[in-house]
Amino acid sequence: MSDPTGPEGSPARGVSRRGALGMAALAAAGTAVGFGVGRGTASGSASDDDGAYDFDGEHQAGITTPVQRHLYFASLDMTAGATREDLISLLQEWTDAARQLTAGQEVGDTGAVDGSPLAPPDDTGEALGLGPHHLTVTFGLGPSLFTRDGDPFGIAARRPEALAPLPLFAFDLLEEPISGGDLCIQACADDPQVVVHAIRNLSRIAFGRAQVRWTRLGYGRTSRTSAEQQTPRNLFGFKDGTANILSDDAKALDRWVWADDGWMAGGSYLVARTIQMTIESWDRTRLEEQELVIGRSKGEGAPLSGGTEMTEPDLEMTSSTGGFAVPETSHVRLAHPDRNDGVQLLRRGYNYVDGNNDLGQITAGLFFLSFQRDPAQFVQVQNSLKTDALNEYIRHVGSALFAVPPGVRRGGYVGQGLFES
Ligand SMILES: C=CC1=C(C)c2cc3[nH]c(cc4nc(cc5[nH]c(cc1n2)c(C)c5CCC(=O)O)C(CCC(=O)O)=C4C)c(C)c3C=C
Ligand SMILES: [Fe+2]
Repeated sequence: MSDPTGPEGSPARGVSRRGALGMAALAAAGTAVGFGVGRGTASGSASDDDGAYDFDGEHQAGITTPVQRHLYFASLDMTAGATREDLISLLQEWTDAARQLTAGQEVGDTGAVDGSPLAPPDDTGEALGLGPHHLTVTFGLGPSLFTRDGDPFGIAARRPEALAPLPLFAFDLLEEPISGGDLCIQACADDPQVVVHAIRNLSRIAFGRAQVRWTRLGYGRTSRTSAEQQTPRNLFGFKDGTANILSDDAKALDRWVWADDGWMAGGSYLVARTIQMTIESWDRTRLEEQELVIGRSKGEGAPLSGGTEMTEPDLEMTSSTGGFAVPETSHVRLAHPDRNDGVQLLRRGYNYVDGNNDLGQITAGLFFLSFQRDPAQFVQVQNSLKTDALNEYIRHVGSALFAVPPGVRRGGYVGQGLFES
């Protein structure tokens, strides 16, 4: 199963090759072992952080999976001259490696230290001793993969209609080097070293066939996909993810998240937007103004129409000072399904910090990620945000769209349906 909250039960546990040997030895010695020890965990004891999700399943993991604490995201381009065979073999090798990584195993046949001393190790080694930490690895295919001159991958005719470049939106200040890409890998886990290790090893496998175009390191989640998860806060200090689609809402997932057409059936479309936040001007803004911009209270996260965090905003309620209690230009009002023909998104973004500029201002923001059955859903909401008061404090600098194929059956590889008629 790919999704721990899906119908197929609870999370699997990671077992490394060495862990498996260790378990066999313990079992032979009559010791009960109820969990995997992951990447040779030194103590052999398992904490909650050792939990693992299977890579194989109906849907790829990392969409409805409870949002982990850390993210490392990579966008890659196929190298000039790469062929259909290169693309297929890359997806096959990525699948094998992702199965190992998510199980807490070392990558390759000989891992980090068991290979020939005369050759570079299969695995880079920095995650030795760490458990899987709920790692998920989610792969996507960008529109440019299908529109390459000469169709070197033989897939132009298989491009889903929905996989067209996003339009340019009002206030977009997109930077080419941190936008687009032929392929993407989203690695999420509860340990930062585990996500970096995953992307590093998968990029290494791609060598000669694809190279990294841009990456984004997210250090803290800004959404929740499970009712059990506390709502986190974004860098403006507000609770983010309150009104998200949750993993137990099968009806909403079928209506708004899972694609149902052709080889993409059971997959989804991923929008990735790097949104810089002008932290310094926000921090000089009065609390009252901050709340009017968002449309919710900063402490509780309740809509300005009243109630508690989980109370639905009353968009008709007027305030004593005139106008709506949840203001006309507030973010929550404009993004609300009632203002968008009922459209919903599954948001799965992360906070990021990336150095500072010459004025000493922090380069930080929201790496906005949303999954939807059709990118038109994102387009609809983003167009509504044209009059968002939040626009004064944010700048969209990166943008990408990817088709995220359905989950992988045992023995198969990610994206396999694309190459079969
Ligand atoms: C196009 C989609 C969206 C972008 C881009 C976006 C950017 C963005 N959002 C926040 C902060 C908050 N967003 C909140 C709610 C919310 N945002 C979107 C969509 C986009 N946000 C939706 C669909 C919703 C839910 C609306 C609803 O149904 O009520 C909230 C409130 C808490 C919550 O429900 O999550 C906050 C806070 C920032 C800072 C930002 C860009 C940097
Ligand atoms: Fe938002």
